Amino acid sequence: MVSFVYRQPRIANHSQPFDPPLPGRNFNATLPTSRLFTQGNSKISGYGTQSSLSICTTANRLYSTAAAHDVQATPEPLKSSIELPESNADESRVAIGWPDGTWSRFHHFWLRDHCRCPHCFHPVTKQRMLDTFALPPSLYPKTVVSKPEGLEVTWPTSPPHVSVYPWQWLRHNSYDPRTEPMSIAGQSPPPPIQEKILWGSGIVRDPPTVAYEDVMSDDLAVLKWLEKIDQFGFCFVSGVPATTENTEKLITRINFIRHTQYGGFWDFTSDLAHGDTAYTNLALPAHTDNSYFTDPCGLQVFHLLSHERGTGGQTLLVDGFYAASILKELHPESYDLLSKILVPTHSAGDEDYLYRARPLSGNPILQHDPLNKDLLVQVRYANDHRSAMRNLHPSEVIPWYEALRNWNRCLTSSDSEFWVQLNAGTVVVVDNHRVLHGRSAFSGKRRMCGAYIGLDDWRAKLDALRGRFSSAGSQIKERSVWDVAF
Ligand SMILES: C[N+](C)(C)CCCC[C@H](N)C(=O)O
Ligand SMILES: O=C(O)CCC(=O)C(=O)O
Repeated sequence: MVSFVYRQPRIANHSQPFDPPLPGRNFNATLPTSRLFTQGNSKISGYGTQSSLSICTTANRLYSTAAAHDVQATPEPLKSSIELPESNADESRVAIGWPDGTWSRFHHFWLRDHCRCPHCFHPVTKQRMLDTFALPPSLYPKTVVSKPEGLEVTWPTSPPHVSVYPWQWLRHNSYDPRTEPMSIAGQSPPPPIQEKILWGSGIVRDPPTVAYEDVMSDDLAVLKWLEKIDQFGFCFVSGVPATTENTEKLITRINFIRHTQYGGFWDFTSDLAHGDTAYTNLALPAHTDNSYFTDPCGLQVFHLLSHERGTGGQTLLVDGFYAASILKELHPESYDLLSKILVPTHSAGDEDYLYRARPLSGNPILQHDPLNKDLLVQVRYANDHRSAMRNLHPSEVIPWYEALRNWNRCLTSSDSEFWVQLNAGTVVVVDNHRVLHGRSAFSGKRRMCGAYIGLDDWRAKLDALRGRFSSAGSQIKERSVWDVAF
């Protein structure tokens, strides 16, 4: 646990160059961690996720570009009480003194490489045009000036090359040290972090739901739909006409459908049309799909069109992040084992294919962010697609199976399981990297349709819509080259 050392904001005085802060300065931040709060008989915990919006179009609109002047020149009178960050340079880095008293340091080469003027960064394709490798490794700035619109750096080329880095972009991309969002020089930070809401069986009282007619006609409604999926890991869509055509049209409001060996849009029943138990009337325990693909699908969509002359076939949803948080609390050693032991997987029911996830050595059931190793980012689990566990160390066999039993207990507890009877007209969209699904056995003729959407394909849509709509819902016309999302 660390906490910010906060100093009273100072009016920046540009007349005196500032020495970058001494190394080892006491930087600390109280970072949000997971929170457990209860709602009725189920515990819900939330934890922060990162979301970001384009912000520098705001900066460009708010400020005209001040006349360039040398860092030693008499400072211009501040345009208002909004103070500017301090800036200074030494032989290898530029130091930025933020209004909250903290400092960031950026290497000269890093700054030059990240120039996004129209010559260095294509204004339409958002691709780097600059030849990074033509830059002299030891380049350094001629002048460094704090301007209302951002940090202005003039490079000693002929003619001089001028780069202007918006303050919010620098703050967001500060790597020495990494920083927390804050308002700077009139520029607002990216929107507050949207918490993921972990849920148990209590979600039955108020499951996330959107209306078909809204999402079919309004992109802002699609944004709200995808935000709910991002927040809860699933979302119902009510009022969907019970046809394959309307279901497919609904799905493509998010993005194109991902084709697999099962086809694109699927309309399936218990006829073993494919060599998989989904095409039977057997019960399916909680699992995520495509565990045998190197890249499991991002979303899975189900619409139960009909079920005649039979019973059963209820749908099971389990929040894998919630179940993992319980496992971590009750059996931390099991959580650690499932986070590191590699599980090889296969789909071998169709003679024409043999699918095995890469690397062939396997993937962990609980996958974490490589930078923030406490952040669970994916649950990849289908016990019936698990191949021979050929990579276990002999000493791991017993503890690993114990860990798997503990995991199964968390998944199958009455506190975790959300059973729902789907009906024609209600679609469910599931984040296949977080929420597990299953079904009870059934009899009779049952017809289910739906599709997969790729992880990058639904996330790309969500990020695009987040960038297009401000938090107040108004439309932002164009994506800035300074969007903090990339
Ligand atoms: C019918 N539908 C195409 C949705 C699924 C096909 C089989 C899913 C497989 N058991 C898995 O775990 O991925
Ligand atoms: O038939 C169902 O309700 C779900 C089948 C299933 O789990 C799947 O297709 O992945």
